Amino acid sequence: MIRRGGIGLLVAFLVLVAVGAFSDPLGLPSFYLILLGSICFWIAQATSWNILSGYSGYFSFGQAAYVGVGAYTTAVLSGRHGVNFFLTVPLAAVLCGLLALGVGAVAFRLGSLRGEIFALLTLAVPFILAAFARINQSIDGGQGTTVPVPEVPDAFGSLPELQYLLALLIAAIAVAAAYAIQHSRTGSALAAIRDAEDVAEVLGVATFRYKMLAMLISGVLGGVAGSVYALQIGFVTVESVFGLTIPLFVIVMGVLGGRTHWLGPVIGAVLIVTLQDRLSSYGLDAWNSIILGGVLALLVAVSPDGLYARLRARPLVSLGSLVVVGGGLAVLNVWGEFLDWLVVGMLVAALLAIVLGSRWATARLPLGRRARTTAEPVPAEPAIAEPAIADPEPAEAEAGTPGDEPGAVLVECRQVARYFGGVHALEDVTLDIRAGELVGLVGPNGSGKTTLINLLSGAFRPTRGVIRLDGQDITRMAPHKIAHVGMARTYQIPRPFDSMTVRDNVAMAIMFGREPLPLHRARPIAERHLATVALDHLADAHPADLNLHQRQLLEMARAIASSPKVLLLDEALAGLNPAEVDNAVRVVRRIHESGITIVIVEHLLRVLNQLATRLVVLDRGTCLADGEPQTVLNDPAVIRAYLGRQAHV
Ligand SMILES: Nc1ncnc2c1ncn2[C@@H]1O[C@H](COP(=O)(O)OP(=O)(O)OP(=O)(O)O)[C@@H](O)[C@H]1O
Repeated sequence: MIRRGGIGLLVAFLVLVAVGAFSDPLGLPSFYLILLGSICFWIAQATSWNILSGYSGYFSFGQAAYVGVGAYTTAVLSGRHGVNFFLTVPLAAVLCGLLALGVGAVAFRLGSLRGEIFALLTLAVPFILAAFARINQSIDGGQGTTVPVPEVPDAFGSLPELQYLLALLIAAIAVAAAYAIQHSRTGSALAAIRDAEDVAEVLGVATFRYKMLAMLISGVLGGVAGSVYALQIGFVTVESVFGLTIPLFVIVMGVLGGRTHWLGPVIGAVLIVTLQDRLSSYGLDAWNSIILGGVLALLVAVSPDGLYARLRARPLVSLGSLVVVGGGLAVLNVWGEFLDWLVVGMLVAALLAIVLGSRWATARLPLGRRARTTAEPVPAEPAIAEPAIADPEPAEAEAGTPGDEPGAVLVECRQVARYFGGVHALEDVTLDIRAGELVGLVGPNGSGKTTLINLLSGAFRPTRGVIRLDGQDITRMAPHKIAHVGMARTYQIPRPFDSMTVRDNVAMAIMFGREPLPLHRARPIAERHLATVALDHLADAHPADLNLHQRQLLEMARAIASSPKVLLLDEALAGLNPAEVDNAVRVVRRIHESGITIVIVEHLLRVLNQLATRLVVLDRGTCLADGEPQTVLNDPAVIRAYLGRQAHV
């Protein structure tokens, strides 16, 4: 199915091709083609940056590396070795792809770098490459290289036309790629990585693979655009392609326009390049950075989600103000020319959309359709809908694993130990969990319960020992593979994907679970899982709109949606009031009855008395007791070590 955005993209591309192809008959000054070519270059670069940094949240300062390698590949090969320009473009793509994979392998495999450390690593790459270009005479020794004018094919008419159409083509490819990724499984994976990477991995997302894919696409697009840029500027120097301007501009454009949508960098690039051009035309180059920085600071402060979200929430107001202000200035013709009117119109439209979308305005003005902000309450039924726990329907992605023989060993821990430096969090834990059990895992604070959950789900690896799930050795398996074998978990402090709706949080688990489905098929099944935990009435809400109990229930719905054999619940009832605890107990029991084996870490003994078929007590990292709940609770060793008088509840 072709979406509206895709059709709009195609129409815009064809119109812009026509503008280039008929620029002479249209009498379009060549200045406009150059400006459009520049906008296209920045759209391609900002979009390339956004596919990695916006979609996955890995903030890169290294975009100049791709621009530089792409531009120098073309400049050196065509300028010094006479290689046809059109052959240098794919070579630039290959080199930049390899560079991106190399940086990705170092960052993601060797170091698992994130945040500012990842940003610093990416910042170092263009510095190294720039220094290499300066000292290496076979590149240009820092002197700069002229890019010869290639033979312009007849169809293109003139060089400016060729430059513009090439820049347009790479911008269109970049935007189409960003569009396709955003609407694909890869886009969902990258969004989950951005929101909570380790949770995504535990849900079955092969995070390393998706990050490398984003790196590769970003690098190839950046390199090809750099190669075309070399032809645009005609003379490539280290400063012009490896400088800090490139990463700063793409970041400004991406953040300003909006990082989570394919259109964000396009909006940012159009606004910034035209604004910059106008400032230059009025001799305000010196003010360029000050004004751009000021506009960015203001817009980011009042609209951190970027302009796209605000414009989309107010399409008519935005378009109307652009037409009225821009058109009004044109009709009055008291000042400036077309581009001035356009820029003023765009700025007014942007500011209006931001002001109208602000909390202040939405609270005070009767504005009709409002932008959704996380501060707005979602109309919600009471959190505890007592009898509303729906029957889990057998579906394509089943909630249980009825095929597992009741009583068969599902999880085997053999002499498992985990040390953190000198802290022996777990020591020689040997444990079997059988299909159909609901095992309560208890013990004093620091006894190793969460560590055991982390080992079973693959978040940590044991220092020693073996763990098997359904007969498969998962001791050193990646968490997403363990999820595919059949392990799911929840977190003591809920860790939802904040940018997704409640429904899509659950759908993610189905998309990347044991029986993967595309998003449109996962969504209806997600709603059934939400009904299982009585949260279906909040399917369209965002996690920020939920209370703690609802967020805990969302964790459970998401975990069962991955069709696990074993569900690990880490203090899923912590912080709840008594009524909420009772509701959560019913939900857990319901999940258990659907055929899922459960291990629950819990401090509330009355809950475990109601729920557990068996209790395992940890004390200082070792297994102190294991058996039927009443027997364990009355074990003198357990009472001494942990339970005290409470054991007699
Ligand atoms: N990532 C870590 N780095 C260092 N030490 C850790 C780490 N995780 C756990 N520990 C230590 O391992 C021991 C067991 O911690 P763990 O969180 O597993 O206990 P717990 O039984 O879950 O406690 P609680 O009931 O308070 O959650 C503690 O001494 C803790 O400080």
